[in-house]
Amino acid sequence: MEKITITASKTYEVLTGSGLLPRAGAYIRQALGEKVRKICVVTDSNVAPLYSDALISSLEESGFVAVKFVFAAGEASKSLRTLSDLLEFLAQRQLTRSDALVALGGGVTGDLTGFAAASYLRGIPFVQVPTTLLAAVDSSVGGKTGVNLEAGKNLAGAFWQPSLVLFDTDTMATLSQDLLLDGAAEAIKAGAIADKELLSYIREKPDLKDPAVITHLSGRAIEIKRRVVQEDERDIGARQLLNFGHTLGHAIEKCSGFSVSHGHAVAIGMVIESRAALQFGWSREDCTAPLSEILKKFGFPLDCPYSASQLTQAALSDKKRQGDRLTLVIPVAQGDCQLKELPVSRLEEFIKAGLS
Ligand SMILES: NC(=O)c1ccc[n+]([C@@H]2O[C@H](COP(=O)([O-])OP(=O)(O)OC[C@H]3O[C@@H](n4cnc5c(N)ncnc54)[C@H](O)[C@@H]3O)[C@@H](O)[C@H]2O)c1
Ligand SMILES: O=C(O)C(=O)C[C@@H](O)[C@H](O)[C@H](O)COP(=O)(O)O
Ligand SMILES: [Zn+2]
Repeated sequence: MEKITITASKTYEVLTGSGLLPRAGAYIRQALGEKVRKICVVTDSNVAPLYSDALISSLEESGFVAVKFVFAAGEASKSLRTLSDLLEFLAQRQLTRSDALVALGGGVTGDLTGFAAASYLRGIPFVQVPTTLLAAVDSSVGGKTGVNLEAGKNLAGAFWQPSLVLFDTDTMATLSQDLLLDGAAEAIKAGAIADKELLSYIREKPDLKDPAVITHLSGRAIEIKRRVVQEDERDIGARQLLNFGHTLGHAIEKCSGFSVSHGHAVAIGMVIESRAALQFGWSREDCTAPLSEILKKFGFPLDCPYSASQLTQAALSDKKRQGDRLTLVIPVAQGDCQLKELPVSRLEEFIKAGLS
């Protein structure tokens, strides 16, 4: 088992290994302490039949009373409506301040559960049990929680760190190739912003189904996230680097009515943002070309069916915007990105350059 310790507003461990789910109760008991009695396992309709029985049995063996909240799988459920249903469920089941939530699933489950944990009774503990590669390499760590609004992605939320992240690599066995690619996109992003060696490793197109590859990718990506989050938990500086490809990625998700997944949208977003940066003279060919090559090698569809004007409208709600200025993440060398400000009035021109 591998262990990474994250220290932000809370210190917690990320445990990674095979066979952890059936032993989750003991690890969760250790992280939460003896006081916690009831746990609500939050999971979606695809993950529930696969993994919730094993988790709940293990929680019960460790003396917890477990209840389960299941919502319809998919990005559309990352909404105020599901949040409201979940909060009402917690109240009906009489969870108290000495109880906790466990997010069993991908990034949608983790973001939704984390936000419920941050707001229920003004804050109770929660644990992340990621079951997608994307959640394992990115969303389960760092404490960004939230839901989407009609106006766009993640527009309501809170910073609320988990008490433990427990990643059982065996759960990756049931992921489709597209879901593995979603995770690969965020790992490539991590490499692009801060880890040239990780990028070189991914360039060799390692087998995403191989548990050793999964362990390596999540270990490196989480290590990058650990450093960034420890420096800037609240996303006012360096943490914004983790948003490479997301200004356009989130816009593409929104324009597609969420039919394009987060990971696939971020892949297209990284290409558009890199190309635009190159056209603006802020990046270099020897930095942007290898990134596109890696994404093509994995078979990501990289064409964007939306116009610069549609994408600009959608991107105006980006959280890196402050008034009439937007901070962009620009690749400046392989494994290195920098933040650069752009007046919002030039955003469409920037996006047009990236689409050409
Ligand atoms: N908080 C953060 O830092 C952060 C970081 C990155 C992404 N995100 C968010 O995460 C979300 C995307 O996460 P995601 O790609 O995991 O989406 P997701 O949670 O919707 O999971 C994708 C699909 O995989 C299914 N699934 C999950 N685990 C499975 C398994 N082991 N076997 C088979 N199917 C399984 C789910 O039911 C779902 O249909 C987006 O909303 C994105 O904004 C948040
Ligand atoms: O943890 C972060 O910080 C990130 O930006 C990670 C991103 O991969 C993730 O998609 C995040 O949810 C985007 O955050 P947002 O602030 O743009 O909503
Ligand atoms: Zn992301």
